[in-house]
Amino acid sequence: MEEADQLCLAAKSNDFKKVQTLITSGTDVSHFDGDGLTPLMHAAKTGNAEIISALLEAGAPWNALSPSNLSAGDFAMEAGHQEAFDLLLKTGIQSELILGTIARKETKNEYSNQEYLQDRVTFSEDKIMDNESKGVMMAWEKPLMEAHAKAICTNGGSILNVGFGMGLVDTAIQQYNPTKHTIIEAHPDVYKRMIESGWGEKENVRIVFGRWQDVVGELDECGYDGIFFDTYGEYYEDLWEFHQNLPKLLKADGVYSYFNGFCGSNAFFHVVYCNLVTLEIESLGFSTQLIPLPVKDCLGDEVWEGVKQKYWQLDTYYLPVCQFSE
Ligand SMILES: C[S@@+](CC[C@H](N)C(=O)[O-])C[C@H]1O[C@@H](n2cnc3c(N)ncnc32)[C@H](O)[C@@H]1O
Repeated sequence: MEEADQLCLAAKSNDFKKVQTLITSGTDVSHFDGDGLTPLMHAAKTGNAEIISALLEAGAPWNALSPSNLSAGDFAMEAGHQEAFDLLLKTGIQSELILGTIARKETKNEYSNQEYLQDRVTFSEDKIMDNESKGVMMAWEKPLMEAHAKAICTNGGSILNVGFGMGLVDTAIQQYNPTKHTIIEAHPDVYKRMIESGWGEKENVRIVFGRWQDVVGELDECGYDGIFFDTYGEYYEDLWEFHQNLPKLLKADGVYSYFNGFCGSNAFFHVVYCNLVTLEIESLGFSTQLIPLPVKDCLGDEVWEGVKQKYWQLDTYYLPVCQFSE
């Protein structure tokens, strides 16, 4: 048997000494065995924290995926191995924090969703799709958007929403009669549709057409009582950049929330990102509460008919409620 397969077997059978010997002799720690599993996945299944630490220290990839798209963290989570899970989570967060810092240092010539904003989108009753048939916004999210609106409208007052999409969150925000309701939207087709459907004529609504990055300076200097952020085709880095504006955009007792859709097809990666955003937002002076909402019932297979990517496959959605820390 090849050494790398022996390493998988040693991890599977809790043989720490053998794992150590094989690591010391330079065995490939990122090897996939005949079942498509890495030594780290085997260790996560058995929950052996000592072996997991040794493998991680030797450079085993925490984010490798099995043939059924599960990572070591998913295996630890499924089996309820808390210590193993915590170790993998810590590694995932650290590694993504480092990657994020590197990405922020790189100079970008263009922005993340330039192509999306220049291409046409198509509208139907239950979704908006981009020109690659990916769902920009889908009606199954309506209960989530209503819950976000409820959270950010807790104090009434002046509300800001970034990204109109199907107008689900904005329709829900209107139910709370905000004194002012500002909406930023960057896609020309979506903007046109907003105007055609009368959003520009609502007394308390101000529409700001453009990318939030370009128009953030035109916003209300007094700040907002509630803010929601949900764009499309942008990355974690863009959300991070938006968050840098929060301290000046949100009133002292205001409530901020964002669409928490990072890594919506993998439960463990999603937990990593929930923690990452919470940590980074904490460094800006905010505390975050994640409210679990079951979504399994809104998501039958028929929802995804004709849509290229199932961007959400998890049973629970964690709605973030962020406020300035006391
Ligand atoms: C997922 S949809 C928002 C859905 C919305 N929350 C709802 O309830 O229907 C994302 C929207 O953000 C817009 N968008 C994408 N990038 C943007 C940016 N940089 N600034 C402003 N809007 C942007 C997209 O055109 C799209 O309409």
